[in-house]
Amino acid sequence: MRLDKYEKELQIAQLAVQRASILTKRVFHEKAKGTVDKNDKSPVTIGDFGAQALIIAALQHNFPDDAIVAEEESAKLKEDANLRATIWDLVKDTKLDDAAAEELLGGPIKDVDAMVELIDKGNSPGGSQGRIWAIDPIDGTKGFLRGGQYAVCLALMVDGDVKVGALGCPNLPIDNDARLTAGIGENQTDEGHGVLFSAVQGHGATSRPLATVNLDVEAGTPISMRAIDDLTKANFCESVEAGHSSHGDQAAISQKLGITAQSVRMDSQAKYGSIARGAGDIYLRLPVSATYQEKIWDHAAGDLIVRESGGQVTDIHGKRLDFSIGRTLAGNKGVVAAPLAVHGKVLEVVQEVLSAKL
Ligand SMILES: Nc1ncnc2c1ncn2[C@@H]1O[C@H](COP(=O)(O)O)[C@@H](OP(=O)(O)O)[C@H]1O
Ligand SMILES: [Mg+2]
Ligand SMILES: [Mg+2]
Ligand SMILES: [Mg+2]
Repeated sequence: MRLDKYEKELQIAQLAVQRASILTKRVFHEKAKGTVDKNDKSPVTIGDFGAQALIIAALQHNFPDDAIVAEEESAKLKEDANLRATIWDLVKDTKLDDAAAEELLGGPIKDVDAMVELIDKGNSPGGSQGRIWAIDPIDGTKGFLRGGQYAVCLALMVDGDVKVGALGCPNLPIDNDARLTAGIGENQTDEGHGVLFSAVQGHGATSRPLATVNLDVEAGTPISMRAIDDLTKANFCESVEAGHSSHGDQAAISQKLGITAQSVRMDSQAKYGSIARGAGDIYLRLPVSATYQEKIWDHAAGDLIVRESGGQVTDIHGKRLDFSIGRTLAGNKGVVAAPLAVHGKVLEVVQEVLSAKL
């Protein structure tokens, strides 16, 4: 992708996601070895806070005036000295294997107090004005614990519009032609896995192996959604967690579309990346609750990456996702993502199935 704008933003976003992914992988493997508490919640907490601190440090170093909307806040850390120390232990020596790249991100965080302070820099209310970064340090926390899919997510919005997106997916196969996959499993190795997706508005989307060194910002492999005219041959993906989207409604829609393949369940925005590179075709996220508001950090990067790959992303009413309202997608309900040419047809069936609820 040749860039006239947002080159520096993309470079920093990709490097920041790479560095944070090094930390999340360390946490996962150290959990497996038993050196990080096996207690269900703590590895996620450690990974979430650590990755968020590292990403915010990189953004603050490069774009000190930009606002940041990040998922986590440090209250829990402030009252738990042990947790703070465990996280600092990992954060302080997580770096890229390239001094110049590490320098670009501002180098290591000074000390544990600076780390806690950085985490809280992600407390912007969001909105429709100016430059705002959205961070999900680990999306798919449930997947992360199982060795399933998860994603380190970062996007830049300008005046409410997503301009740059980067998604690190450590457990997706590097191979763009690999089938949809649920993850690497609890005890497998990372061999052959780890993808970095990115996109800049108007410039397409790319994938590349998730690495630990510097990168040429224009050198990713362009990706595109699969051209599909026969929807019965489509592959669709959905959340693993039934509490996050309605498996029942999604099955009914899939059946109505005549889709014969079994849905692939995977956690996180790895779903957006997977359909963007044609490993799947459709991503449905139909609401289970009337009141839940989707969070902007769960969708910003993926929305841009899919649309820059030839896809369309709307909610169940056919409205584009609106990132300009605040920390949540308060103006939207659910997500329907599909190749542009068939999105209208998919949406029609979504609305038929949901008609009782709309
Ligand atoms: N009731 C609900 N409906 C939809 N999404 C929900 C939800 N409760 C939690 N989530 C979000 O679902 C995300 C995971 O999505 P998926 O199911 O596609 O893996 C979570 O991100 P985190 O894992 O970052 O907390 C969380 O923000
Ligand atoms: Mg999330
Ligand atoms: Mg998260
Ligand atoms: Mg969460």
